[in-house]
Amino acid sequence: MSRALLEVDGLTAGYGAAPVLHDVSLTVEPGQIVAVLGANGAGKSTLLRTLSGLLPAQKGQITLDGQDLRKIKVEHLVRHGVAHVPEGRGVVTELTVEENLRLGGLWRKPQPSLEPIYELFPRLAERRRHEGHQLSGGERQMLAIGRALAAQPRLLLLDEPSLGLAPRVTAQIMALLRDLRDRTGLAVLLVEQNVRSALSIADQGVVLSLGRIVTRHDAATLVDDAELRHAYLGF
Ligand SMILES: Nc1ncnc2c1ncn2[C@@H]1O[C@H](COP(=O)(O)OP(=O)(O)OP(=O)(O)O)[C@@H](O)[C@H]1O
Repeated sequence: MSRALLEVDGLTAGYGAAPVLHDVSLTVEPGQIVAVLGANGAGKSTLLRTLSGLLPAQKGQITLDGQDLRKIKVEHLVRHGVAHVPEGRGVVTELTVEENLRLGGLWRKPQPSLEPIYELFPRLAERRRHEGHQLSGGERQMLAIGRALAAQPRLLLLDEPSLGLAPRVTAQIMALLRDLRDRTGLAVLLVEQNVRSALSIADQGVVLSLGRIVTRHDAATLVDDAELRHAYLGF
């Protein structure tokens, strides 16, 4: 087994005195997609927010390639290879597609070419001069992912990419993530309500319940084992 890219050990975090996440431990290896599953309010988005430095960890360790992420300022995390696409996407609607994409690679000198992103998302290439508010839901999701990829991350933290999207668009985004993992070794921590879709591309699945990891398995095992599915995924 290769060395983990992301190691989370004993993580406790939340919004006030009472934690939402309790003693969460998980690993993501280079080129691995790990799906974080669980009911509404289980703490999935809170986990991503804590890993991306938006929320402080109360306890525990977070390391990326052995480096302590808790010591790195949130605005510098992207330089260390972590990109977060939050739920709701965070596209700047007054800026064009191209300007949004440039924001992703802003800190890199020289500025990276956007052509690889346009090759991945031909739809964004066609709409490069359109402003964010003129895009469909699926195009905005592609733009949010494209902007994160423009930062050339090693780890993508992706929150609910299927939210509000037609099944066909969701399937396209999932296929794209799988392809990126296979071609570039990108690691992805994927929060997704659409369990079937997430497990169709994930290597591993972890299930959160009330802020604790209650089970973790290979994605194929979670899909194939009816008892596990009934117990933890409700289908
Ligand atoms: N900004 C906030 N301030 C205080 N509590 C919050 C905040 N955001 C979330 N919470 C609480 O933290 C808990 C976990 O929420 P979180 O959004 O992480 O769950 P989730 O698993 O991502 O759910 P969903 O699938 O509904 O997005 C919930 O009880 C929620 O009410």
